[in-house]
Amino acid sequence: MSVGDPLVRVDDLRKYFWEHDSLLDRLFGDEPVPVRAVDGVSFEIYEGETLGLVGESGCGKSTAGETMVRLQEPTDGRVEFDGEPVFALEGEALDAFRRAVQIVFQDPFSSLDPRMTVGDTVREPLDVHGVGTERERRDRVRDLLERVGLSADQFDRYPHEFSGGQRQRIGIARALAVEPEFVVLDEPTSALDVSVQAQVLNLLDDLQDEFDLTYLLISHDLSVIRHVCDRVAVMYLGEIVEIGPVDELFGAPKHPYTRALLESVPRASTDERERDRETLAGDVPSPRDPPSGCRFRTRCPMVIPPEGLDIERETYRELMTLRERIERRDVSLETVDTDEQFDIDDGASDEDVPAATAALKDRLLESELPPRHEAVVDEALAELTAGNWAAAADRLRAEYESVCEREAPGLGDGSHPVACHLHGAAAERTDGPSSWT
Ligand SMILES: Nc1ncnc2c1ncn2[C@@H]1O[C@H](COP(=O)(O)OP(=O)(O)OP(=O)(O)O)[C@@H](O)[C@H]1O
Repeated sequence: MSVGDPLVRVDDLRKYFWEHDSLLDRLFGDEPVPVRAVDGVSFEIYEGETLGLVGESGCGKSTAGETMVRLQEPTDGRVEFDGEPVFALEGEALDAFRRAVQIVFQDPFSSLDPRMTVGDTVREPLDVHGVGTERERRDRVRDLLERVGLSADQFDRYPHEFSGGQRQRIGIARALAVEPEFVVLDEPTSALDVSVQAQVLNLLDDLQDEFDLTYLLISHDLSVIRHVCDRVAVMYLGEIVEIGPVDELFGAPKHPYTRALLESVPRASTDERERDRETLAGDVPSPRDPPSGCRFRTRCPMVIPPEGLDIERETYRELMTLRERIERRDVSLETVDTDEQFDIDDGASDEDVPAATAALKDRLLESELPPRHEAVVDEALAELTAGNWAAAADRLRAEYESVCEREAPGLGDGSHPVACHLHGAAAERTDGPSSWT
């Protein structure tokens, strides 16, 4: 639900890290390869709304949030706050931005200084920005402590005297001290007991109404997002793959990644629990070397076969995974021949190739292949048993290359855009999302 004009506009934002180059890279003088933590994200946040940013650990949510509010230097892109370009702000305009925009961090245990009283902690931003007289600041802090559900009498206590939930309330009071318009909430309840999480979320909801706040809520927890957000942006490997109103996104997710995330949430009802789940195969690839085309295609159960290829979706997924493993050289040839019938370590001899190929196929593929595909796979695996990794991958690529690896799908426009070829031009010649069950 958009409830006004965009307060925040993020346009093609990028943040790369070069810090963790390996010692080997440096020894061999290799070009440093950056971690592409945020790799071209665009979205808007409207006045008064809560936008959720969700995705697995490491997909770039925190980096996106911190870069937007200038806690990290951007690599590229543009952010506007209230129509002003954030990365160009200086002097008084930058001070005003630093008041208008606040961040609440996940861990209420490490984000508070243990040597400062609660009152001083909440008052510090008022001191930094020179807000009001000494007396006014003290009164404001006492008032804030009450508003977040603590007591003004707790002004002189220290953080260790409070529970996790209370500490997060202190963190929230501190963020609100300078009357911000926009607050980034970075996993605000992840470190808290489940019983306390709802209280803190309700508090944030009440404060949003009371102080006319706009929120970006970063969370890996879909139930938190569903409870609190108006719209949701789903991130995968540094990119946004889908954005939409919360009810639409949960009710009719478009991206296979969003669907998989939703499938992984434990369900209360037995009927739903018994439903077939699409499980997410494989690990998240490295953000230093993300897959070409659609970044989710290495794990996507819906990866699109070439036109006219008569093959089951699951079988196609298996063949793509096989090729990816061959490309990564992630197949252990030595363990194929457990009965030591042939020597494959340095490439099988001509007479051993058929037996070694059969043994490999047995181990690497579960599906029965139609004859035409069996022939292709046999050729590829024969190359592999002979130690010709590149030729094996090339044979499979020639037959099975997907549009998902050739072309990066754009996010598109509208109220519920999605970056997936199943919803783009390629959808016209596939069975498309309408066939999903
Ligand atoms: N200072 C840094 N130097 C190098 N790499 C970094 C740095 N900060 C983050 N990264 C990397 O950037 C990627 C995105 O990290 P980020 O913390 O933004 O993800 P996230 O989605 O917020 O995950 P989490 O919920 O686990 O914090 C990760 O691969 C992470 O290892």
